[in-house]
Amino acid sequence: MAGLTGHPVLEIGDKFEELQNNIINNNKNKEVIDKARLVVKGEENSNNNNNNQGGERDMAPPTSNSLHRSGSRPQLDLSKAAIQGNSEERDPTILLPNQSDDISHFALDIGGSLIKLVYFSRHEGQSIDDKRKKTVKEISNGSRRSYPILGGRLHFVKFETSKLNECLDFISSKQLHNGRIDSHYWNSEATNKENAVIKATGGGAYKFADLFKERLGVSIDKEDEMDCLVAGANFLLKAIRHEAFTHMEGHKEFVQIDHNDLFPYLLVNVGSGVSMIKVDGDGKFQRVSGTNVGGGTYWGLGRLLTKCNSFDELLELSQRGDNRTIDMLVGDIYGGMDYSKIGLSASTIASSFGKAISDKKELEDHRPEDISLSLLRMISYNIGQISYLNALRFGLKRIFFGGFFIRGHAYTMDTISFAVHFWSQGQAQAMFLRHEGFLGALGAFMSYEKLGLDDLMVHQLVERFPMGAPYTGGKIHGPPLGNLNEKISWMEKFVLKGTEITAPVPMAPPGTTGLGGFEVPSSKGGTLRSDASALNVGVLHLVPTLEVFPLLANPKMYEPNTIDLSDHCELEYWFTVLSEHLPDLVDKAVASEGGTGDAKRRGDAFARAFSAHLARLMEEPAAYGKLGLANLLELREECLREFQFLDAYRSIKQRENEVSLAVLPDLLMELDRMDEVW
Ligand SMILES: Nc1ncnc2c1ncn2[C@@H]1O[C@H](COP(=O)(O)OP(=O)(O)O)[C@@H](O)[C@H]1O
Ligand SMILES: CC(C)(COP(=O)(O)O)[C@@H](O)C(=O)NCCC(=O)O
Repeated sequence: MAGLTGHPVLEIGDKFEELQNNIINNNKNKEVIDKARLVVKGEENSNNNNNNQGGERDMAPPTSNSLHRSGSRPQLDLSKAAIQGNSEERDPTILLPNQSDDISHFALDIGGSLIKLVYFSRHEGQSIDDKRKKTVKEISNGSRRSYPILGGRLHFVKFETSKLNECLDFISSKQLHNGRIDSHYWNSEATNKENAVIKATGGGAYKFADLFKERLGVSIDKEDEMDCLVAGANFLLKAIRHEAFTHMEGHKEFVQIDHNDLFPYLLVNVGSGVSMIKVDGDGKFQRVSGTNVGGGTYWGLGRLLTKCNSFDELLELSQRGDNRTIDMLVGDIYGGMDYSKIGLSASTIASSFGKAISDKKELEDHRPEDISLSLLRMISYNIGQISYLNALRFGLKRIFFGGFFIRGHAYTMDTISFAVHFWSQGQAQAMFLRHEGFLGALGAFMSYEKLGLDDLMVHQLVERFPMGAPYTGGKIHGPPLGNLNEKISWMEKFVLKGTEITAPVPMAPPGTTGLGGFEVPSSKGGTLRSDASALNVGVLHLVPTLEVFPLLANPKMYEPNTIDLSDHCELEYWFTVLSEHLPDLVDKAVASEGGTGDAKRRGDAFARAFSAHLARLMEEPAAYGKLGLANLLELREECLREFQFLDAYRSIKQRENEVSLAVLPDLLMELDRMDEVW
């Protein structure tokens, strides 16, 4: 933290009001605070020029909104980032000494079906006072300067486009458009929204621009959808460890991407419609194809044919479907025989929905389950096949699939993978992205000029799952669970609901019969995890200071998890250990907080939250990405922190320290008495 200590300082917390008064009452003083950018200038009345030298850094007029404004773009400056205070501390504060902007970004991708929102927040649980205290002070060229401390999180949320109002309410409730998360304590009277500009992509950025202005008073800065998709995909593939995975015959395997060997690849975004983009580098791409048979087709046609009320209901129906009742198979045409000469087994689908004609049945004679499955397979297979043909056109071996049609759904991914594998004869590979639907929104988010996010390395982003993640029906949007008490009551409420907590996920592998023939997908429970909780993405914590051990031979490929829980025996073993140890840990955590009634209540809530995570991961070990023992232990710590247990072992440490201190004098005397022997 060079240059951060030992200088006279200007305490923003203490001096803020004083400075403000100076501005209002004594403009001669030339102290100008750019509230939005939190830069203190012209201190000590020494310099009145405007050239960004000496004591004057920036003469932007005071403004009360920290969102992106024309001419004053916020930036996340990660240079010289360091841990504040004791680096031994768990979850230490990150200082961004060169960061002078107060950041509160959010960006939107407003698509034909869904709105995707990505927003940045500072670390929770810091009180306003804490934040004021935690400023970094520096003297440079004789001027004193204070910086706010950043370190924060990226959150991912989605809404149906038809329910745009929910999205607007969410933005309002979190005051994202006022930059409240980060700047309300500086700008409590923030009112000037006139120039506030937010980044958005997707067709809705055009279609709903007026509505945003009307409802939130913000203008939309429109970013190109393809640019954003590519920027989002490149960022994820480079910065997130184990973002991509393959999914074949029910088996999910995470892929570690070599940054030096990422390009070229084919990006297929399966949203309402489908775009296929050949990506050659950062900002270097070409949209080479597309198809209008995409996610919107499945949901739209499926709704008409089955009368389903939601996308999830339709997907859930497919779990119980049997497409052989409606699809015409090769065997139906060839009297039960394979057509082996051209490589088709009897169970290969010769014609999707073909039997709907030959059987001369009416719509009501078909089971909605079978219709849904047949439709899902038809569309997924078609997308896989067209994608491969485009990969072939350009000699691409890797195809990454994004977009919310995928929905982390095993059967959809297996079908796409099968099509790619089958038609390429194993030469091309289909891969999926955990943040599947958020590519565009992330790209828009990163288009705020130079956030510095693209410079982050794999190990500098840590993904964490909040306590609500394992719960079916747990709302991840809506009014935020602001305080601890709300969190605890929320836990208690869900415990009352009992069985709903661990609703099964549709991850059972579909049976395949080789050459293109799919049997009925077997499903463990028939319930699809609710859309709200099934995002399968956590909150990304930006920890820009994390550095890997410098002596590692290949830091980029370093895998800190030495115990891989994709091995089922390891998984069972560690789950048993952690579950059995839980009551003891709760006792210790409660004792560490004085054993009060409040601590007990928090302890119960922690135990419930962590048990729910364990249950969720037992059902689907890869639900939160690649799982190693270190992740599981970190998850447990995160749960403890969520219920404000900062160190469960505190009382033990205290006891041991006291005992050690009691014997220390004797020990020292004993040492003193000893003869020096060299
Ligand atoms: N809750 C949902 N409501 C509607 N569609 C959904 C939902 N979840 C997944 N989908 C699927 O995702 C598709 C939209 O994907 P997305 O990537 O968001 O595209 P778009 O940008 O066109 O909205 C829908 O057409 C549908 O197939
Ligand atoms: C027009 C779109 C880019 C809009 O994106 P979306 O909202 O579907 O994600 C997309 O629907 C698309 O690429 N449709 C396919 C059009 C075609 O190439 O035939």
